Amino acid sequence: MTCDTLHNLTIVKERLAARGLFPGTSGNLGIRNDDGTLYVTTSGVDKYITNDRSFVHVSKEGKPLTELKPSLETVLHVEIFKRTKARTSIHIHTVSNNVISEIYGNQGKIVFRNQELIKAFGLWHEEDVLTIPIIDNPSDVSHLAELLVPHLTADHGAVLIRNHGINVWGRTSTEAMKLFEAAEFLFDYQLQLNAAQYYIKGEK
Ligand SMILES: CSCCC(=O)C(=O)COP(=O)(O)O
Ligand SMILES: [Zn+2]
Repeated sequence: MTCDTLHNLTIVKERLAARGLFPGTSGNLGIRNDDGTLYVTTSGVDKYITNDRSFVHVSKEGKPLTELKPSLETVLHVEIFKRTKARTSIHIHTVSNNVISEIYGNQGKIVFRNQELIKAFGLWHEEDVLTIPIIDNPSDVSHLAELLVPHLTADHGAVLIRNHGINVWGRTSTEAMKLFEAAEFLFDYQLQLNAAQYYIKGEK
């Protein structure tokens, strides 16, 4: 039901908005309907308010079905929904995800192990490792989508775009939110750990 999907996407948007996660109109969201069409957030609008111009109904290829302008990054949501069974896709810019993407960008990934919250990604064993890929941020969004596609290998996941933001996707809105929150926790943890280790080293 498309009104259920719109309702779910509105809840996700309002939860993110309540935490101030759409700075400078950044960020966008997508959800897939049963018929393959999507709702995505409108491009360039204030995402802290919700009204009848907040979401755009687009075709499965990302073409607008109304007069509203869909997110400039709609193609990323389109590729995620085309290649996985995900139903919800979240793209958010935070300072932490940007700093992590710059520090680890040359390695092309950030790896977490021995951290409880990797369980949010379904990694329950002591030896499990969470790898979040980091891709470049070309200004041409079609090129950006080409860089994202090789990482769309599971129905839930996360990818960092260097000095830009994170894309997470999940089979449900709840799952996508869980992955987003867990990833941001891990980024904050890593940054604080790096700072503490640097400080301790300097003391010696
Ligand atoms: C002002 S943020 C630059 C564009 C961007 O990265 C973004 O996430 C928001 O773009 P949209 O077209 O979805 O508003
Ligand atoms: Zn963005």
